[in-house]
Amino acid sequence: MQPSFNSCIKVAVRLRPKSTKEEAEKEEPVIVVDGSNIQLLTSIGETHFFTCDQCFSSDSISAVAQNKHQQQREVYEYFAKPLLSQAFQGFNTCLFAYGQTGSGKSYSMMGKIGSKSELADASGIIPRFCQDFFIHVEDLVKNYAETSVSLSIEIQISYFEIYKEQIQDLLCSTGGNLSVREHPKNGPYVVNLTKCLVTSLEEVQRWLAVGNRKRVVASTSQNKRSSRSHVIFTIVLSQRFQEIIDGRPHVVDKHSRINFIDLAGSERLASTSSTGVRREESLAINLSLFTLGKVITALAEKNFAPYRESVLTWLLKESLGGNSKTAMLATVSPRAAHVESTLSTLRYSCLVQVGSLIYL
Ligand SMILES: Nc1ncnc2c1ncn2[C@@H]1O[C@H](COP(=O)(O)OP(=O)(O)OP(=O)(O)O)[C@@H](O)[C@H]1O
Repeated sequence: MQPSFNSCIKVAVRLRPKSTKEEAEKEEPVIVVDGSNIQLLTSIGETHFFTCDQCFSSDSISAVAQNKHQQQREVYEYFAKPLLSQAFQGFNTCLFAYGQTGSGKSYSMMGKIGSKSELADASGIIPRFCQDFFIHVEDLVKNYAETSVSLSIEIQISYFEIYKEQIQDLLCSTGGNLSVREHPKNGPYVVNLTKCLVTSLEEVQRWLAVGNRKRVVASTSQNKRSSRSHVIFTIVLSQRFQEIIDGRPHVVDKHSRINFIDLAGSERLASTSSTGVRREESLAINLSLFTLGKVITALAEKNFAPYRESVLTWLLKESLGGNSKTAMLATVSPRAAHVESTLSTLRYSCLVQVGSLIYL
């Protein structure tokens, strides 16, 4: 069966640079990036070829330092910035980071948040997106102030993680094990999830810092849980355009959800051989990552999408289907020891892109 190309999903691959320690090891390269093509050499001498929409790589950490993390800006500009105008047009969007633990998902998504309203060079996609988001809001308000249309904008954010199919609120100190329900009109939602109304970048930065601190605490107390949970930061944008035409009010509403998802470490996808809590975690991750692939594939082929098979896809139902825009950043490590995980990340991401994951 010929897989159809899903033009709604954009896939980019980011090869993390070697750390200083890895550089000193002087390993033969196992992954070669050339434009949007990738060659991967496995330990048994097989070469695998992949093509995606765009690749980002820099040879070494010193090259990155010289560029003052310029690549963070490039990744954002190419990969996330186009979603900004789509969100203001009323599209729902999802941006995923997928890859094994330590391959650079959090560095790409969050990086380091700048002080006050300044962006640090190493800021990732989320803080850069939020900064441009508020610049866009300001411009829009200014532009409409000179017209007969009155514009009101409401922005809400939420931040939570899904760990073993259970939801933890990252913006509230209690907030454990929240449940999911489905509203007949608005779709699935998390019951009692904190939703913060925000009006400025500074407020978003403060809330992000609250959520990131809670992630670190949970991660330290539960042996690096970060790599075993999916983390979702959502912006809900509501725009109302009102105009009096022939003495009658005309109202146009645009609602959009922008989701940034830092997925659990993909190396868990195969490791169901562990026992106890680790086994439960691996099963939950397998279920959600595999269902995510199935849903994206089903949407590409206009088939029934099994959203409810995992909490992650159920909650993203309204954001993945319909006219939504999806982007996936596959992060990979340059190490020979990680080549099998890299192969599985590239297979997953590139096959999700062509909508053929189901035929694996
Ligand atoms: N593109 C990059 N440039 C410079 N440093 C990077 C890059 N990608 C990752 N790193 C560094 O590599 C380390 C691991 O990255 P990161 O924590 O983002 O991985 P991760 O995939 O999110 O891992 P986990 O799943 O455990 O959370 C960090 O020290 C990070 O600063």
